[in-house]
Amino acid sequence: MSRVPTEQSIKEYLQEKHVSSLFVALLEGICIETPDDVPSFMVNLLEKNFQINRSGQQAKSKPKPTPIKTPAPKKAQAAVPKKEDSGPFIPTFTFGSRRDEDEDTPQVEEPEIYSTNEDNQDNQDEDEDESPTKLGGSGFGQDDKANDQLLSDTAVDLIRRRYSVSVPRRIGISNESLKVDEHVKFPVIPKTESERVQLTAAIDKCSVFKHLENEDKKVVFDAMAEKNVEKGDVIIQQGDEGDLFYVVDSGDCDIIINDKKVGVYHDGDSFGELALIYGTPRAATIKATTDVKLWHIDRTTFRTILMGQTMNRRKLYEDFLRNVEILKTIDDYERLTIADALQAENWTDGSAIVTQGDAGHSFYIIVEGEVFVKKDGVEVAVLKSGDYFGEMALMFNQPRAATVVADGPVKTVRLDRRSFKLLLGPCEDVLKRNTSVYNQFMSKQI
Ligand SMILES: Nc1ncnc2c1ncn2[C@@H]1O[C@@H]2COP(=O)(O)O[C@H]2[C@H]1O
Repeated sequence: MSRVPTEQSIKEYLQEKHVSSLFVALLEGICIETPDDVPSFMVNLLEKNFQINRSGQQAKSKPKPTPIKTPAPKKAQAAVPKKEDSGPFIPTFTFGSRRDEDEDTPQVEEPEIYSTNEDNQDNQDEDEDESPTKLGGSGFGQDDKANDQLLSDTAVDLIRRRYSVSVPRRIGISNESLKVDEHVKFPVIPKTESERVQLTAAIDKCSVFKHLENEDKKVVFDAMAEKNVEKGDVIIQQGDEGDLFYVVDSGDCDIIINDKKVGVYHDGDSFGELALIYGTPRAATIKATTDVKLWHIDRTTFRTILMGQTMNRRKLYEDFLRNVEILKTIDDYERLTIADALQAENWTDGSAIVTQGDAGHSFYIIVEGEVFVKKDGVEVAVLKSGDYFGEMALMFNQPRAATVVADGPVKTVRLDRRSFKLLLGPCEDVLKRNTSVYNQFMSKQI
């Protein structure tokens, strides 16, 4: 005869099996993906977790709530070499929500990630009418209604406070608990009016802050402290322990790995996140090559406010970006920083994403769906997942050379002009080569 479980034994069992983590992952995934078929979505998510456990990779480890809907890769997944699990750039985390903002292109209304503009409208309408009676349309009983209400409140709260939940520790992530103590005090560094103006401008330039909610932005703003360094100063030394995350306000720095310069940072760039996320020694040396003005953020604020969204975005786009042909030449780290800057958008059938003759502000990569390209009213190309467009206007400072129209529902991610220039610099040759192929093709057509 089985024994009746006691409250204590149930608690222990649930803890041991990490059941609440699984529910949190399910709930987060559902809220962000808003799948039509919720049960199948849940089954998929659970199956993924079971696979991980069955493969033995994470034997005895806590369940890994894997993001579910990774954008469709252009080529077969198997063709892409998988990264080592132990490396420092493995983003393993659950979803979080955010609202995209991009002041550079105010003409485009930014939806939340992966929800259509129409969906947004629908959601808003629902939000405005929170009457519990609205929840009863599916024939559930009173308790179910109450549970649904409770669940949706919990979900909303969960999403709002994204990382205030305790998240299971996983390989590669620092042991430090991510649970936010309600009483945690974020630093408030006093700032003069002119510092506030400068910091606001610096934050506006930096892609990692673009996706923050206003209240989170404020916490980060208050916690940021100014630091000025002189030309030649080492800001971060490879191999050191790290406690601060930096944003470049003005000036230039070299990125040096094993005595070799691998890149540069300018205004609006940020660095130093890896040591804070993974608890690893600093992966690179960052050295000022001019006088540099920086803002830095302490570990607690970074981990509480910025880490989750950074890892989520990197995870969300990791596989997709690795399969985008144009990005094949850049290294893993550069690809991840592109994820930081991507803005997700959804388009309904027939929307003109860019219009011939308009000024160009953004570069686009198609995540899902197809678009057709029309020049002077004539269809000249069809592009699909993993293909890109919008680079010519940015590279050559010219008006849009063609109109790109969604053929059915389309999901894109875009980079604004600044991020495009900074992050796709290494791909510029390939982009130019492709453009000249395109031009040759066009000249033959006309
Ligand atoms: N190729 C790279 N590999 C690792 N870190 C890099 C690279 N390029 C820039 N960095 C940044 O250099 C920082 C050094 O400190 P962290 O290791 O904390 O975080 C690192 C990244 O922010």
